[in-house]
Amino acid sequence: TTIVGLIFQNGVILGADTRATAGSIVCDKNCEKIHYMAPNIYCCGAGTAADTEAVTDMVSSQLQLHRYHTGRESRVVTALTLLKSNLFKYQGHVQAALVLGGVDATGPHLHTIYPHGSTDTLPFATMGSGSLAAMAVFESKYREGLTKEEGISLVCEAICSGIFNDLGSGSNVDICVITKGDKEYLRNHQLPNPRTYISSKGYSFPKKTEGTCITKLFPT
Ligand SMILES: C#CCCCC(=O)N[C@@H](Cc1ccccc1)C(=O)N[C@@H](CC(C)C)B(O)O
Repeated sequence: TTIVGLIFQNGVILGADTRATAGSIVCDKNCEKIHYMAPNIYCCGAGTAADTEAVTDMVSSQLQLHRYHTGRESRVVTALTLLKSNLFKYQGHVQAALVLGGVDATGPHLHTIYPHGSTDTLPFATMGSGSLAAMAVFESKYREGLTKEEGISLVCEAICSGIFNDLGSGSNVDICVITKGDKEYLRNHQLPNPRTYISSKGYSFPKKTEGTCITKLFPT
């Protein structure tokens, strides 16, 4: 997995690839790694798929009950505290590595949460097996005050770095743009690895090549 987040002029942008693996097998070529937490908060997950789904679903439900109780918009710090407490309780056995982002009454926020429950607050962040490839892009190109277009472009470049250089990452780019009072979930924003279909006629070889050995077809 390659998952990223950055703070831009008006808020937060999250990004993720869409590959799920089981050893050297790609078990899902287009899975979703950006999870809904609240109308103004989303969370990218890396690690064990079941764990990232379960922990984000549980906290999302807790946030909804809390919104009913308070009548107010959820805060990113509330999601952060609920997530880290849960992960710490299980001493790293719940293998969820998360990039949490959102915009609330106190402004834009971006955090990382590690399986053991430690957290960081950052202007840009990457997680997963492709995080080094993605961080190389951010360390060389991130700056404060990026426009929405510049932010989306940089997130795409960082995710593509993971997609093309990390075998644990691949397929497509999902993006989520969060600003005050608005969010855009761009599912499959980029499709850099389209499946090219063999023509319906099947393979076609040059005439009179039947039985020809490969070296005559493609002389070195
Ligand atoms: C078997 C099986 C299906 C396991 C699916 C599954 O969790 N794959 C994991 C890798 C992994 C982890 C632990 C045990 C096995 C396989 C995976 O692809 N994680 C990606 C993110 C999730 C959300 C898709 B990424 O971090 O690479």
